[in-house]
Amino acid sequence: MKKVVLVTGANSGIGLALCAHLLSQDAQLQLCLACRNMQRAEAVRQALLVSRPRAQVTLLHLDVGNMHSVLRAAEEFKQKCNRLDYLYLSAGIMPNPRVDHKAFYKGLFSINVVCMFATGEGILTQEDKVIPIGLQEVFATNLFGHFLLVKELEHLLCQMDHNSLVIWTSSSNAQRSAFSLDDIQHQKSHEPYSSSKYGSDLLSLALNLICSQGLYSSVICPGLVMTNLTYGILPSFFWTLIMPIMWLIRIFTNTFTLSPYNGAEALFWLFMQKPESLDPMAKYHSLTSGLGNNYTQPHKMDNDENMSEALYVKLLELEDTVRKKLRDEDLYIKTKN
Ligand SMILES: NC(=O)C1=CN([C@@H]2O[C@H](COP(=O)(O)OP(=O)(O)OC[C@H]3O[C@@H](n4cnc5c(N)ncnc54)[C@H](OP(=O)(O)O)[C@@H]3O)[C@@H](O)[C@H]2O)C=CC1
Ligand SMILES: CC(C)=CCC[C@@H](C)[C@H]1CC[C@H]2C3=C(CC[C@]12C)[C@@]1(C)CCC(=O)C[C@@H]1CC3
Repeated sequence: MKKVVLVTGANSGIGLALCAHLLSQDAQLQLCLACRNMQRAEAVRQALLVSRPRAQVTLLHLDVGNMHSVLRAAEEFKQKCNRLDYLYLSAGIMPNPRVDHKAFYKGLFSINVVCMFATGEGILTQEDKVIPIGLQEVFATNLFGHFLLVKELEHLLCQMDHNSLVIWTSSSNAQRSAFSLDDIQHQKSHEPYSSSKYGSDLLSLALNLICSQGLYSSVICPGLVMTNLTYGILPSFFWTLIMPIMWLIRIFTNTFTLSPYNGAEALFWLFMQKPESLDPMAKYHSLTSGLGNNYTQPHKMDNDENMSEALYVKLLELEDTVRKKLRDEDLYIKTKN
């Protein structure tokens, strides 16, 4: 049976590297690239087909930060495909990132220096905004849009005859301290990225606890990877300049995976595993040794079942509110026309 794989954020960085890797491994695969920019997605599809001309690669228009788009994309996917084995949730944003230079220099001379380089903890903030539906943009894109997509595709994911796996691209920057159940959208502070990634860790655990038969969920951390996202933090010339330092840092922390191919290691490793053999409490890390060897290692996540179930309940409540808003909007547009 051909495996069906859906990847969000497939047109660049880690998502794209994963797609190329998957196709090189399994030519029988049915791969669906879910992207918001169809022109770029088509260019990527053509590029992937150059090395695998017979591969089955389709496109799905999906803006994961737009809930209308999520519902439409899920409907379109369900019409096209009657199964889904792997759902890779790789789309993500970190808008207006700022490095706290004072905290960075302080961290350089502290005992937590390795942790600072591995997680970016305490030195990175972002400026978030509210999108038209009334949600915080980072929360909507990195967490809620993906949650809604999983809910919409639940019937395809929960099958009796085979297991399927939802895979969240989380981060080492996912910190419990940045997340609050009273402020799941992170309206009140300046680490919405960290909060949304911690939320995805919790949600993955909740999916394993709550969801029906056949559906499994896992979380990965790609390490620090040079992509459009990181080039948004510091200018690309700066990253190029400090590249030798980064190679050096790799000797002390194997989390500096640096290339999208290395960063996608854990995503690909999960594709090779049986979903039921995975640990729901683990985050699977892509790691690269000082000598450049890639491997995947599970690390226990800093979360608990009660918190993850509480987040799940809050997301269900928000889902109701959002669906009602979308219905009202549709009604308004219909009566206007
Ligand atoms: N780079 C790093 O060091 C790390 C990255 N990550 C995570 O890895 C994932 C991939 O990021 P990375 O490859 O680094 O960065 P990129 O910016 O290269 O990739 C992000 C992808 O997400 C897509 N995307 C963003 N917003 C939306 C949206 N609203 N709807 C649909 N697609 C969207 C982008 O599409 P488009 O091209 O249209 O913008 C792009 O394909 C993210 O979730 C990120 O948080 C985690 C840890 C470290
Ligand atoms: C010498 C040198 C490498 C300087 C760069 C300092 C910081 C800008 C980086 C140190 C650790 C990095 C990091 C991230 C961004 C850039 C740093 C803070 C991430 C937060 C990027 C997105 C993620 O999801 C996790 C990364 C962890 C490490």
